[in-house]
Amino acid sequence: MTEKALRLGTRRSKLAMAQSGQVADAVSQVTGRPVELVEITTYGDVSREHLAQIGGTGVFVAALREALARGEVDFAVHSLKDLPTAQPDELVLAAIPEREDPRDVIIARDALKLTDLPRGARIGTGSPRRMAQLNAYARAHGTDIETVPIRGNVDTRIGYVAKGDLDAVVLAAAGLNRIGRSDEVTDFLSVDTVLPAPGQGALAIECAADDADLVAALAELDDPFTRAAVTAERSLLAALEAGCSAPVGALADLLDDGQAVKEMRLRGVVGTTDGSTLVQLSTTGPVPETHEAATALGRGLATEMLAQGAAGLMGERAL
Ligand SMILES: NCc1[nH]cc(CCC(=O)O)c1CC(=O)O
Repeated sequence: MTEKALRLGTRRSKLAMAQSGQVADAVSQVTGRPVELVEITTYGDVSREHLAQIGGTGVFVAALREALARGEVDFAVHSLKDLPTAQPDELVLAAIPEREDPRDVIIARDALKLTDLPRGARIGTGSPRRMAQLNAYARAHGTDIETVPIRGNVDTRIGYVAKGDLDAVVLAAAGLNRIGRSDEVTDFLSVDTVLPAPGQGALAIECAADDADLVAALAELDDPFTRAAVTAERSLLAALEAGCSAPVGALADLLDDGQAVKEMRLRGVVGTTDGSTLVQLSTTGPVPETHEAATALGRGLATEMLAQGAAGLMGERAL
């Protein structure tokens, strides 16, 4: 007799379905139980308002968490970069699997790379973080680009380039990989040019904190390094008192001396969306082995960034 299926709450978007499907297979393997997808429609999926005006991607997360709290589903998969930094007591991020490519990419007309984009090129992105860094890049190279706010799912965004409305769009490599469209990328942006969002490329598997058997089973899918890295990145974001739509980039990686991993480096950036001012700093420390150590790494860098005026660059939070 087969065991009762675990219910995985998921959004209906192609990206959400792709990542939920991949996690469902992995969870099924470690638990030996079938996993059934339960589609949850959120206000964010039906609203045509600009995402920032309805409170950012947090709206998607809230609906999944309500379904978890009501016991309608057993677990949910989130894109970590869309997850608010505050963690509800009754829920736990039981697994953070190994992160994939954290970089941002562009998909541009005529296979153009960032360096090829002509003066006045129109680049679609609704992300203040991407705007700030692309505009800073353009200023540093004496060129000039126009960032155009867009929203919609990944297919819609790519469509703006295909239709000729925009010269390029900026997207996350990880999302394109998951929906099988990474072959359309025309340039992978160096993290020295555009630092990704805290947690970008990583997923979080969340369930009720008191569901001990499930918490233990899901832990097998956890990657401790990814967890340490994204914990440091999200701690930086939280300490800057910034949300997921703030112009904040962060990326932690491991430094080795060719023989062994020596340290963790955490890079952070905050800027004005016009790119006129960026505060960019990095710090290194021993590879964090506890949640507290990872959090301290992020908090420490935030303190340095705030000392250099980071708070004043984040501007109006509402848009
Ligand atoms: N903002 C939406 C979003 N949330 C997560 C991803 C996919 C990448 C990831 O999981 O980090 C995307 C698409 C994108 O930014 O291109």
